[in-house]
Amino acid sequence: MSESVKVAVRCRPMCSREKQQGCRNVVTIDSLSKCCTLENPSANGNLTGGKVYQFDAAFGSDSSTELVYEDVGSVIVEAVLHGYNGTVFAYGQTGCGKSYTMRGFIERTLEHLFEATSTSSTETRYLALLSYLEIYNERLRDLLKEGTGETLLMLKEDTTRGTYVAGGLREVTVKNAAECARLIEQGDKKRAAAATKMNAASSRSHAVLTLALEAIAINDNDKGGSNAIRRGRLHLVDLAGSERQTRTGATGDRLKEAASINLSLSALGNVISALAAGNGRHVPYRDSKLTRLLRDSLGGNARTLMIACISPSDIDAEETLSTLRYAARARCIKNKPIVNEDPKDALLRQYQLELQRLRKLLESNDKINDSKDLELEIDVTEREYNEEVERLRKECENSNLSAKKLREELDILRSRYENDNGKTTLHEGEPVIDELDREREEKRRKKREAAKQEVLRRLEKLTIGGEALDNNELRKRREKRRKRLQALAGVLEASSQDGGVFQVYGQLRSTEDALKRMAKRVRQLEAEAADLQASWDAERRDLLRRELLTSQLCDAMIPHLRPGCPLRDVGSVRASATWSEELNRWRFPDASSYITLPPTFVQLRDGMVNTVTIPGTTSKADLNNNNNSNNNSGNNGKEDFKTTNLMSTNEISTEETNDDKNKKKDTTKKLDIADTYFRRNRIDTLLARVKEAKTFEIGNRLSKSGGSEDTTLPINNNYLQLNALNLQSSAPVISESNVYKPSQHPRPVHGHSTRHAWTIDDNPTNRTYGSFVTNMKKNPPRILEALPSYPQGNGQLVNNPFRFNERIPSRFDQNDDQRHEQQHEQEEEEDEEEEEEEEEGKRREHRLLNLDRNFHSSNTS
Ligand SMILES: Nc1ncnc2c1ncn2[C@@H]1O[C@H](COP(=O)(O)OP(=O)(O)OP(=O)(O)O)[C@@H](O)[C@H]1O
Repeated sequence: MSESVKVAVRCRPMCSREKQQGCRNVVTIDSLSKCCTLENPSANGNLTGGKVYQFDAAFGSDSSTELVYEDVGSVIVEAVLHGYNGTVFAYGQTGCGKSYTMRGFIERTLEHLFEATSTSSTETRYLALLSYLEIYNERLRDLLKEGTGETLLMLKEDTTRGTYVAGGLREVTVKNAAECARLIEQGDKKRAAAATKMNAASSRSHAVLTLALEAIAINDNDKGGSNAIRRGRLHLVDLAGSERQTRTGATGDRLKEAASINLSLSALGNVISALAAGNGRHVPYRDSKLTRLLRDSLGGNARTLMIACISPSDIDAEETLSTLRYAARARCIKNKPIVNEDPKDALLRQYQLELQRLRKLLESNDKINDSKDLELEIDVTEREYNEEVERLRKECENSNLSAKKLREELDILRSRYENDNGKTTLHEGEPVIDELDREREEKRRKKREAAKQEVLRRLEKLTIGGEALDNNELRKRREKRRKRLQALAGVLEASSQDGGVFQVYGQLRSTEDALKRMAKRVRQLEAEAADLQASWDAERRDLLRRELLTSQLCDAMIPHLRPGCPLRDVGSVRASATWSEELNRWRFPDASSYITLPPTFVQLRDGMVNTVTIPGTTSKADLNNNNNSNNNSGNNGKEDFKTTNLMSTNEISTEETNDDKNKKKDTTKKLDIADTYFRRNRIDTLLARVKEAKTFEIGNRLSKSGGSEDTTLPINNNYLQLNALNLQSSAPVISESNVYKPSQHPRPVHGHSTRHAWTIDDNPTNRTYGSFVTNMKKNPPRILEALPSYPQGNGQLVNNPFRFNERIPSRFDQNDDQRHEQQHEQEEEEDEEEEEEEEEGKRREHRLLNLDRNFHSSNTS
């Protein structure tokens, strides 16, 4: 039947160092409910919530080792007395009381064991063998070995013996607790220990003390040696503690030891996790010597007790949590302990067989040859045999005879005796001896029998059992313990026999377990939900702050915008902004100016003509502004108007037009404001369309395409680079100092350019069109040349009568209905353009020509 690994938690008291540091207690032990609660010390030092773990037993700082042993340890030792394998191991971080606990356990275990054997019937003989080894830096070392040399110990596995140590581990036959204590003390002196910042006597190795106990009933001779032999084996393991270099301050050898310790402990943790998970998962026993040695104890043939040692202080909370987690997992490990009956390699089995054999020989030794030679031979054999036995006895009495050696000695003795005895045995059909001879033979036989009995007595002296039968006090104590354990076993047996009750109990347990698991899961999910909520809140706060920053930036920037700029009204821009899934960005309402077509004929008022002269350029009036296309240039009508005013104020020379001759003469050097203005808007319109995800194609063809931000297109073997950023700016302001010469073609630019402007001539003197919007120098778009309305030839602009101070109606000057209507028209127009791009280009050129012609004809008339 399988049973779980039993787990007890023990919390040590605060040490003086922790008290000095002002550490707080974060561990609460409830022995009744067997629960251990670890509080969670929050950053500000307050105790918040806590994790609760339930075990098979829980001991607080005021619990003595005696109590711990009686509650959970004695059951394991009692099981060993009955032939089970048992393991007790202490687990936990460095300095949390593992060695302290195990030392107390070893002491009480030895007392318990020898109390049991000494008060048992004399007819049951026990053979106790003690071995003590350590695993230091992944090497096995015999702590009971005499001398300085080191033997190479290896771990081997056997189907019948399980995992065992090969290579000559010393096993000492022990008879009492004092003898064991002496040997253990001897071994402890050899064990690696050193001071660290966290423990003045820190174990630097894992120590495994093994006590093998064989038991045999010797009263039943009739059965001819078939008495059952039971062999129990108890491992008492004091593990080295897990440690952090930063806290222990380990360097050099200590650091190397710590690495090895942590490695093997993590292997142990992995084994525990794999066993706890079950589902036939691979268990990595072979990852370390420790896990190989404990293979039977974890998931195998053993009754196992794990004592999770923890520290109460808040500075160790993290390690304590880890220990508790592993301990909780270990509870899920299932072992399959069985009584080890008649093990083939039991030493007592050999003794027993030997005794039976000798008895048989004595009994069958009735017919003996009476010849003198035979007598002599028998005497010699007997003497030799006695000498051997005497030597053997001495060695055994010294208690230092290893089991292996003893076995070998016995084999030799037995075979030699058999040979000698065979020679002296009389066979049937031999001459019958007379009466005298028979008497003599009887005497010899008695003598031999006495000698054999002596051998048996001496052999029996190696074993123990019944020595303290007359010690009433010891017997009472033993009886008390036995009864308590019997009662406990009885209760368990009764509950298991009562199938119905057991079944109901089992169902209740499984339901309770399921509920506990669900409650735990709920707590986990709640914690996760709280975490998520907190992170969302933080994110939301961050977003709100960013929004606030944006608003603040807007507020700060608005005063710097020109009066009339539609972007000043952030509220309405926000309200009318729409989200574009395609572009993955917000679309703002059209912020460009909306200017109606100028009259084909402008009546001059008071004969005033406002003109601007642009040296080196000529232009025809461009009245092609009736196409209210979507223009995201960022300039609006008002702004353009203002710009125009500005230009006229600063750069445009106004003249009285009284003198018609002068007027005519100057017409070639003057730029009509409306012409310039409209031309620019015309250009802006075209460029804005390009920006609306359209690219120019060769031959001034507009086509819809994804395009790249910078598009270079060849026009008349030159290249025009369009940049989305540039397209947002308005047409350049023309000044006298910065003159654009269409004949000067800019240097071709291939591929992407880092320039944020129109491609310009490298010659600084030719860098024209300094924009008032940006400091970036911008050359005029080459597309101007492609337009029929753009001045060709010597660049002289034609006078365009236009009232300078006449306000140009802007899109924003219109009422909402008008605006909406125009917007609607604009959209429709755009749709049409998409369908007939080529057609539209031609149509527009044609219209431009017409308008131009009309304008000129009206102007000249
Ligand atoms: N239950 C306890 N009651 C009183 N003192 C204790 C208790 N447990 C441990 N101590 C003390 O704490 C100190 C450290 O204990 P111990 O050496 O057993 O730790 P450890 O876990 O074996 O450490 P390491 O892994 O480094 O060997 C010792 O001085 C020990 O006396």
